[in-house]
Amino acid sequence: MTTTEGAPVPPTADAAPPVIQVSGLRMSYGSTDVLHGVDLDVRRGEVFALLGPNGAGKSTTVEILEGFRQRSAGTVRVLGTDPARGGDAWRGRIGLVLQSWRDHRRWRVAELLTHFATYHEAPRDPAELLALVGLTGQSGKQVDQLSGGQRRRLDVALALVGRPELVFLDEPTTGFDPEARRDFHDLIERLARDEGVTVLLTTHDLVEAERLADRIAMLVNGRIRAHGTPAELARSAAAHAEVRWTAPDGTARREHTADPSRLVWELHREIGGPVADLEVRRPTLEDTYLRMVHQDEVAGTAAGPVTDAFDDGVGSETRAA
Ligand SMILES: Nc1ncnc2c1ncn2[C@@H]1O[C@H](COP(=O)(O)OP(=O)(O)OP(=O)(O)O)[C@@H](O)[C@H]1O
Repeated sequence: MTTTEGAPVPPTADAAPPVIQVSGLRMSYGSTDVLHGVDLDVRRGEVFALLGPNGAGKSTTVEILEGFRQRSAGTVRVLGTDPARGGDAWRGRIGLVLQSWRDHRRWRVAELLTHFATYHEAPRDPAELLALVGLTGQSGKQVDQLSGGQRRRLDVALALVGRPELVFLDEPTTGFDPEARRDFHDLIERLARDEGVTVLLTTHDLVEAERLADRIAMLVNGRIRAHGTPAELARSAAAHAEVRWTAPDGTARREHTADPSRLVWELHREIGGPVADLEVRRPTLEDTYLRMVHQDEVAGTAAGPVTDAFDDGVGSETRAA
């Protein structure tokens, strides 16, 4: 279920081709490599979260998928087309957040949405859409008078106005208050469940990814370090327990193991009695994610080798804590 560098995400069970297929995607800005061979498949009707810390390469990946950025290497298909060659018909099937609406600062919200609706053959009704994203109360407001969170809601409305099959949302809930965030999560769920819209979103927020996504890919330093359903990732993270104890010489000890009961039994036998300060802890997905991110920061592995996120630190050696 987890991947190591370059290992492809397993093919989808569906007969239909994935909506997004990415293989061996590499990207360099000048001499700096920021994507090191990313593989992804996103299925129709799926909410897929690309999760990673600042600078991981999420926006770069999305911009390449949207056709706004030229990749350095690799194969990319979005709705069966190479985004680098996507024409207007292809673009019309995709919902994305265009920054250009910010040039229309003096327009009123409903006016702007109605204007963008005219670019599409069968747009959503602007009033319904404003209700959907919770902006009905702001429909008469000038765009430059919206709060940050309200602007993000308008971003989402603009991305949806053309009834896209596939929506790209880059950090959509940045600046949202908790209620707006919950409304947004409900909206994404409805879109995917009721309308079969495929959603690819990026986030740094593990809780958001777990809550929303059918599948998550963790991108760290330009590499997919793990992927799977939230349940699969959580199970995999918890598969290796951390056992802590104090050795008879007073040293604090720590060991990671897939079989903590065996380790405790062995320790008990070795010591010939109760194990002092014994603690057995299963890591959560968040522990694993944070450790993975921290490790990359410490190692500065932008171009170096990586170990699999869920195997790292799991071994039989005993180390001083
Ligand atoms: N136009 C650019 N020119 C040079 N380097 C860039 C450019 N855009 C992004 N980068 C670099 O590429 C790396 C990945 O950036 P990217 O914006 O894709 O990350 P991200 O995961 O979206 O981060 P964040 O969560 O902070 O938005 C970063 O090191 C960034 O500094």
